[in-house]
Amino acid sequence: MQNLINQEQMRSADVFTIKEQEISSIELMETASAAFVKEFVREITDENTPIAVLCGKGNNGGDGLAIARILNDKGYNLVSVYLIDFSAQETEEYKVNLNRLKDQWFPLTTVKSVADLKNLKSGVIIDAVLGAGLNKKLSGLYLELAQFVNGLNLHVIAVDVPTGFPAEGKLDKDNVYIKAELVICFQRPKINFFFPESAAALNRFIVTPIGLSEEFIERFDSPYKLSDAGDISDLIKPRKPFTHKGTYGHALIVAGQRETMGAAILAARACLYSGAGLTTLSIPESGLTALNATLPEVMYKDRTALSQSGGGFENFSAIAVGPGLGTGAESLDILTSLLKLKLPLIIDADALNLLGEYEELFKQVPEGSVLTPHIKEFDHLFGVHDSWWDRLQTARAQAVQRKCVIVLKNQYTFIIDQYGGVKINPTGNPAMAQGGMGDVLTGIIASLSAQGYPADQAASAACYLHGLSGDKLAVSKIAVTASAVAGYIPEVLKELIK
Ligand SMILES: NC(=O)C1=CN([C@@H]2O[C@H](COP(=O)(O)OP(=O)(O)OC[C@H]3O[C@@H](n4cnc5c(N)ncnc54)[C@H](O)[C@@H]3O)[C@@H](O)[C@H]2O)[C@@H](O)CC1
Repeated sequence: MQNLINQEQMRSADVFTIKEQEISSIELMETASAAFVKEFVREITDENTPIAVLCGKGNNGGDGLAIARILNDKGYNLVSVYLIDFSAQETEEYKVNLNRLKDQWFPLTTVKSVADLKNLKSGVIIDAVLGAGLNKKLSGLYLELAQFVNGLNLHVIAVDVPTGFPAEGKLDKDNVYIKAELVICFQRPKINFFFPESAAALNRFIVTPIGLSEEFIERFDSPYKLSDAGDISDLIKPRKPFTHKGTYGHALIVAGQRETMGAAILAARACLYSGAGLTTLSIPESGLTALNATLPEVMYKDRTALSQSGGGFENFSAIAVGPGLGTGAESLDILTSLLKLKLPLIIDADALNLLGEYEELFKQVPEGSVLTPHIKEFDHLFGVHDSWWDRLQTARAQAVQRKCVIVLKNQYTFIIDQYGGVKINPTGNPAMAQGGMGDVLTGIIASLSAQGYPADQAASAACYLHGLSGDKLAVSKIAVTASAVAGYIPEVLKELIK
C-alpha cells in the first residue's frame, strides 16, 4: 500500500531528503531527471527520433534541461530545447541546468510567443513547461501554448505532471492542459490521475522513484492510499487443513427478475468461485431451471418467505441484494424486508436505485453495510456532482455519517471505509467495460464477507481480485466477459495467497 500525498507534502519530502542524504537540490533534480530518462528510453527506443524539450523557468523546466543533456549523452542526437520565456522569474536549479547546457553545444530556441515554435513539426515532445508548481489554470500565453502543442498531435511525454494539470483538487471541465500520451511522474502518482477527467490531460502514467525518503512519505496521515498486490496477499488467508464448507461461510444473494436473471446468476457464480463455503441465490422461481443448469453447486431460496418475519434469511453469514432485482413494488418489498433484519448488507444496482428513491429506506441501511454504486447510482443517491473530486469528498463524508463502506466504481475504483479513508484500486481495464461486471464484483464481496473478512477488507480485496482477473484475461482479449472474470477468480486468488 502506498500513501498518496499532496504536493505540499511532496515538497517537504524533497526538503527532508535533501537534508537527510546531505545532497543539494541540484543533485536531487539530476537524480529525478536521470530516473525520467531511464523510463523515457524504454518508451522511445530510436535514438534518431527528433525530440523537442519544452522547458518553463521553474524546477519542472530545470528537469527538462537536465533531461535534454542526459538524453544527448545517451546518444539521442536530435534533441532540441525550447526555453518558454513567458515570465521573468527563474529558479536557481533552472539557471544551473541552463548553464550546464550552454557549456555544451545545444540547439536552444527562446520562445516568446507560439510563433517561435513554428519549426516544431515532428517527433516527440517532452513537456517540462509547468509541473507541480502550478497555482492557477492556464491563461494567456501558456493557454495558447497548450492549444498549439495539442494541435500538433505529436507524441507528448510529460515530466512529473502535464502542463496545466493540477495534482489534486477539483478539475474543471473547461480546463486546458498540454495533453500527454505518457506522464513519467516522480515517486508517487498524483491523486488527480485517478479521476476520469484526467483523460483530457494524459493517456497513461508511469511512476518512477527519485530517491525521496519513503519512510518520511509513509509517515504522513493521508486519507488516500493506493492498493497493491502485497496488501491483498497479506489479507487473504490460505485454506487450512480439516476445514469444511461450514468454515467458509454461507452467502445469500437476493437478485434477479425475469428479464435480468443473468445478473443474479453472475453474482452467484462469482460468489461461488471466490470461495464461499455455501452460496444460496434467491431469485424468482422462473429462474430456477437456468440456475440448476448453470450453477448446480448453488442453492435456491424462495423469497416469498422473506416477508414472513425473517423467513430464515437472518441465518446467513453475508447477504447481498440488488443485481438485476428491478425497482418495482415487489423489489421494494424485498429490500424493505431485508433492511428490517438489521444485518449489514452488500447493496448494489437496483437496490441502490430504490434507496435513491426512498430516503426513509436509505436511513435504515445498517452500519457496516457495503454500497457499490457506479457514477449514476452514486449521483442518484447523493445528488448530482460536476466533478469526481467533489464526488469522492461526498463519498467520504457519507461513509463516515452512515458508518458504511462505499465502493465508488470507476476505472480506478475508490473504496471508502467507515472512517473516510480511501483505498484506490489499481487493477482493471477497459476490456472489462461490459454488462454483468458489477454483478460479479458484488458476488465476490459477498463471498469474502461470508468468509469472515470485515466489510472494508472484503470490498478492497474484491475490487483488486476482480480487476486483476480482468487484466489477466485482457492480455489476449479485446473484451472480457463477466462470466470469464468470475471463472478466473480462483486462479488469481491462488496466485496471490502466500
Ligand atoms: N527538489 C527539486 O528541485 C525537485 C523538483 N522537481 C520538479 O519540480 C517541479 C515543481 O517545480 P516548481 O515548484 O519550481 O514549479 P513549476 O516548474 O511547476 O512551475 C514554475 C512556476 O510557474 C508559476 N506558475 C504556476 N502556475 C502557473 C500558471 N498557470 N501560469 C503561469 N505560471 C504559473 C509558478 O509561480 C511557479 O513558480 C516538479 O513538477 C518536478 O518536475 C523534481 O525535480 C523533483 C525534485
